[in-house]
Amino acid sequence: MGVYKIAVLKGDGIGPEIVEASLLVLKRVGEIFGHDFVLEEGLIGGKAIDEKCTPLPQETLDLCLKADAVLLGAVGGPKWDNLPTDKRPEKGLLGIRKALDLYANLRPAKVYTALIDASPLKKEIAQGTDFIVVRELTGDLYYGEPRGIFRNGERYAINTMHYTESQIRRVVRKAFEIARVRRKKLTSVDKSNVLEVSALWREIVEEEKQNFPDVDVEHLYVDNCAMQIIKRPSTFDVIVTGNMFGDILSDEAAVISGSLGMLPSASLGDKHALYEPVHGSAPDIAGKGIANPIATILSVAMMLKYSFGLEKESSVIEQAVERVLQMGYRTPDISSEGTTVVGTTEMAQLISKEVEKLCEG
Ligand SMILES: NC(=O)C1=CN([C@@H]2O[C@H](COP(=O)(O)OP(=O)(O)OC[C@H]3O[C@@H](n4cnc5c(N)ncnc54)[C@H](O)[C@@H]3O)[C@@H](O)[C@H]2O)C=CC1
Ligand SMILES: CC(C)CC(=O)C(=O)O
Ligand SMILES: [Mg+2]
Repeated sequence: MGVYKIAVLKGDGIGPEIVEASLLVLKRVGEIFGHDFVLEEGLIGGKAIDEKCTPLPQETLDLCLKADAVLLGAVGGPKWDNLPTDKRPEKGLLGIRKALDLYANLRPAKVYTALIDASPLKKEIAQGTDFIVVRELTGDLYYGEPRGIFRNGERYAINTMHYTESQIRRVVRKAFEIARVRRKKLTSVDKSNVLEVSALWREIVEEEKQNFPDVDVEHLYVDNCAMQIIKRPSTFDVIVTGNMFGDILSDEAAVISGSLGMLPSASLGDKHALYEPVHGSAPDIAGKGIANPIATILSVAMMLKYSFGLEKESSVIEQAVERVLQMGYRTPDISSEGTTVVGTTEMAQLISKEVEKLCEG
């Protein structure tokens, strides 16, 4: 039994729908196991721009700094697409990642047996896929200076790929530690045939390898890795890479599992942690009650495990998700012939019910 303070940032688009669905499951877990999950909401993204004229209000930041963990939906949408980059909803998310120093973004990609037909890959290629992308989250092109659009006769634009040695080393170490307790295989992804930042990245991976002699290391260029993930997904264990390559590769990995709506994530720092689905605010389906809440529900499971050390509670949620899929329930993004299509809330209710049954039995 414990008391845990969670900052809840629902955000934009499908954000509120999927977060509310995930909270149904969290509350049920709290009731069953006798935990007190104290939820406090904050504004972020487009909604915060509309109400507070900034994508990351100071009160939201304060709330997150005080919380034991943060649960986030997604930010962004067409309403704010014409704002300059530094005023957009996405800036709120980048701001909070930086302010909480969340340097390791864990994005597990797994193919559930029940969902094998939802994968666009052939069954024999997709089956057995179970890897985790460890994406650096506080540096790279997303934060590097100088940046901007300028004019000198014609318009030109600059973004800067920037990493310090310590930024690379801490995330690489984290990836080695994760690999060590999994299948002991680490793939480091870079573009060191072209970029100095990547050359430094590779050098540091080679140095850190000496401290983890039990882990096998492979280096792949990002273009090749994008191909290998589709060709031989089940051979990967832990993939470590920078902010932008990780962003792109994890969306690619999601599709192997059947849908972007399936992939959870944990963003970990030394003092704080934030949990959010890998996907965005999906404006094309927002407000329809059909978004897949599983990525967010599994993000809650990651929160219970990584932030609160509640391994049993976390595993019960994962098992409940698996069972509901085995029973044939699907949101539209993962549906196929012979399955029962349900909405966002119904999917969360079904998962809550399975949590209950697993705890009775
Ligand atoms: N972490 C975040 O808050 C992120 C925010 N974004 C923002 O989200 C907005 C939309 O971006 P997109 O490029 O369209 O990416 P997106 O991830 O929102 O959607 C891509 C596609 O996947 C589908 N999809 C995503 N999540 C789903 C779910 N849970 N269930 C069923 N289908 C789902 C969408 O309907 C869409 O067809 C943009 O403003 C973007 O900047 C994008 C990525 C991450
Ligand atoms: C700032 C976000 C929109 C970047 C993103 O796509 C992600 O973190 O997955
Ligand atoms: Mg992304």
